[in-house]
Amino acid sequence: MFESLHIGFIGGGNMGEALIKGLLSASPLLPDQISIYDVSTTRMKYLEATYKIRLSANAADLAASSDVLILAVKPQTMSEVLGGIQAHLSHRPLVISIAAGISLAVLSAGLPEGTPIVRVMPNTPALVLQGASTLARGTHVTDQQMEVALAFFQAVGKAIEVQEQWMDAVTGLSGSGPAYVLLIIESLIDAGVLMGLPRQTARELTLQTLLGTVSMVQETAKHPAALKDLITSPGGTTIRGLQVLEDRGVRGALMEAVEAATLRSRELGRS
Ligand SMILES: NC(=O)C1=CN([C@@H]2O[C@H](COP(=O)(O)OP(=O)(O)OC[C@H]3O[C@@H](n4cnc5c(N)ncnc54)[C@H](O)[C@@H]3O)[C@@H](O)[C@H]2O)C=CC1
Ligand SMILES: O=C(O)[C@@H]1CCC=N1
Repeated sequence: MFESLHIGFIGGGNMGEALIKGLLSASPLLPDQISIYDVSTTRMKYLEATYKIRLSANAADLAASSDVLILAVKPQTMSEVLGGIQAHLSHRPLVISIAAGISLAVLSAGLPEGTPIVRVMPNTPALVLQGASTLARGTHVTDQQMEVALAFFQAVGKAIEVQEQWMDAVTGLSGSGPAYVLLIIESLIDAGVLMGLPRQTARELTLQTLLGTVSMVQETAKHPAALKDLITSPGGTTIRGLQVLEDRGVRGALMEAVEAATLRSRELGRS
């Protein structure tokens, strides 16, 4: 499916690099099928040296020579990027935007009529082929182009098609989610250290506890609360720990975090 396709990345920052690394390690794409343009020459040199991908002199040349163009710049930079490529898309490449908040309507208003556009919300675990991505399909995208887009993101983890109206909530949950989980991981490791464990031991135990718990939820398909009950003996240790988390409002804080990130995604789409 990827044979002879030329993939262009505009923007090779954290998320662009995660996708490039994931795609090169898990899909049949070869480094010389991927080109990049980034305003930062330091960044371009780093990506060329690390992944042996091609460099483009500017966004317009990259747009003109790509079959699939991935826009991986910040939402605040998107209108400038669209302005720079719109005259170079007469060959109708598939355009994929991963920018938080930027709607298909805004993207199509900035690109030539009839451009096939897919809006995607990936996340950084794509770097290790464990990404979670959702894709929303624009009007002019053919079934075959949608298959290519899905195959791209399935190569680096789970990828599902959703209606565009869910994209801001997805951004708040799985787009930003790795940061919440990392904060929890960091805190648990520090908690182990606070109780006197060597840092490396605390790290290993924390990571295996998270991995094991995720597998348990996936494999048993039981409600998380039912599994939580199995760990919580009457008058035991776990209920004391849970009492503190409930007192401190951790459940509500996580809900508010996802809500705040979702609202910010909507806000970015309006600015
Ligand atoms: N970092 C994350 O976890 C995720 C990010 N996203 C989205 O991905 C996009 C990129 O985010 P990050 O990679 O985190 O940001 P970043 O700041 O790490 O990367 C953006 C890159 O774009 C380059 N750039 C800036 N202006 C440019 C221009 N005019 N032309 C070409 N390159 C330009 C910058 O030099 C930088 O390397 C954003 O829209 C974000 O909403 C989506 C999902 C997750
Ligand atoms: O913080 C951000 O805006 C991006 C979007 C999703 C994850 N990071």
